[in-house]
Amino acid sequence: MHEADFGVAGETAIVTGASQGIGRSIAETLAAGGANVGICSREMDRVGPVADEINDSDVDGEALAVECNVREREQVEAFVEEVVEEFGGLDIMVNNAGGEFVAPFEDISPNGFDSILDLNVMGTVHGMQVAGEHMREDGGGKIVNVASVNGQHPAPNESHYSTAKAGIIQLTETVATEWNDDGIRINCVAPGLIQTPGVAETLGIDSEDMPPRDQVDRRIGYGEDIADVVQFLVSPAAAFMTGETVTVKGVPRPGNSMQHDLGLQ
Ligand SMILES: CCCCCCCCCCC/C=C/C(=O)SCCNC(=O)CCNC(=O)[C@H](O)C(C)(C)COP(=O)(O)OP(=O)(O)OC[C@H]1O[C@@H](n2cnc3c(N)ncnc32)[C@H](O)[C@@H]1OP(=O)(O)O
Ligand SMILES: NC(=O)C1=CN([C@@H]2O[C@H](COP(=O)(O)OP(=O)(O)OC[C@H]3O[C@@H](n4cnc5c(N)ncnc54)[C@H](OP(=O)(O)O)[C@@H]3O)[C@@H](O)[C@H]2O)C=CC1
Repeated sequence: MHEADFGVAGETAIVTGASQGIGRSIAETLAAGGANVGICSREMDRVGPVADEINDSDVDGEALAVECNVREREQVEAFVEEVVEEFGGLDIMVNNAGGEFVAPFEDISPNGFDSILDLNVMGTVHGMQVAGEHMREDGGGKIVNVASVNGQHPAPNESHYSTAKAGIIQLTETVATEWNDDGIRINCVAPGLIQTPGVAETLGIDSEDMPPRDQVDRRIGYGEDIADVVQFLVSPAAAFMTGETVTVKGVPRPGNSMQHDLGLQ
């Protein structure tokens, strides 16, 4: 009888941008599944307590916090190296760090557009290339990139961010075709609207009254909705998946009606 294997116990994972929000949920979920997690953000004061909380809990996985700006290649190299030394290898890389500001296309300066491309696309490129080097030497691994529904469907005032996230989807598909012989599976998750501190700050959406997770017809998701899909993608259960983008957004809505409901257009 076949039993599905969603396990990550004993693996080493890195999650970028894990001081809060989706990245924090992914790190906590993988650690609860028994993986050791290296986590980063731009400020140790913010990411350190997340590692402390994991290490003080009764989950099997351990956490190591490192200050790292994913826009800086040398910092990503040092971060990955530290995690490999601490835990003895690298099996899973989750490129989650990302962000945006909301503005009409005509009001975005070249530097503004570039900052969003740099954070989202180049941050992911650095993570993939640096982790990929270790994974190739060690005979394989799993990479998950965090895109967005904005990389799949148009939405006003998101031109820079949508361009960046569409780029991450293409990057995932393309590199998956190049690295399959190295035993590296690369997939992508495209979240819809998820309740996080970043969304509260950027979009002003802060739902106090979240509907239960077993209700699919929600306007907003939990970080755990994304974390669970990430764990599936890096588990043996997804051994026959690479180059895919899994959208996690609740009930499909025609056009941009979800954004309309949310007052974003
Ligand atoms: C079927 C479809 C249905 C869709 C329905 C679902 C919709 C889902 C939508 C969810 C979208 C969520 C996206 C998220 O990513 S959530 C997480 C968001 N959190 C954050 O983004 C954090 C907050 N943002 C920031 O910290 C910064 O903006 C950022 C990190 C992104 C950039 O930082 P950086 O340090 O690079 O930026 P600078 O301050 O140095 O500025 C650089 C240039 O950018 C210009 N800029 C900055 N802000 C703005 C703005 N608001 N408007 C215009 N321009 C801006 C800034 O002026 C600089 O340019 P110049 O040097 O030329 O002045
Ligand atoms: N929430 C949503 O509705 C959606 C989010 N997404 C994507 O999911 C990912 C996470 O979003 P969310 O949790 O909402 O975001 P938050 O803004 O809540 O959290 C972002 C995290 O990334 C870290 N971070 C930001 N910039 C950098 C950087 N340059 N280097 C390292 N770490 C960084 C932040 O840490 P610190 O500030 O401490 O450095 C923080 O831990 C992003 O890629 C986002 O685009 C996609 C679709 C929808």
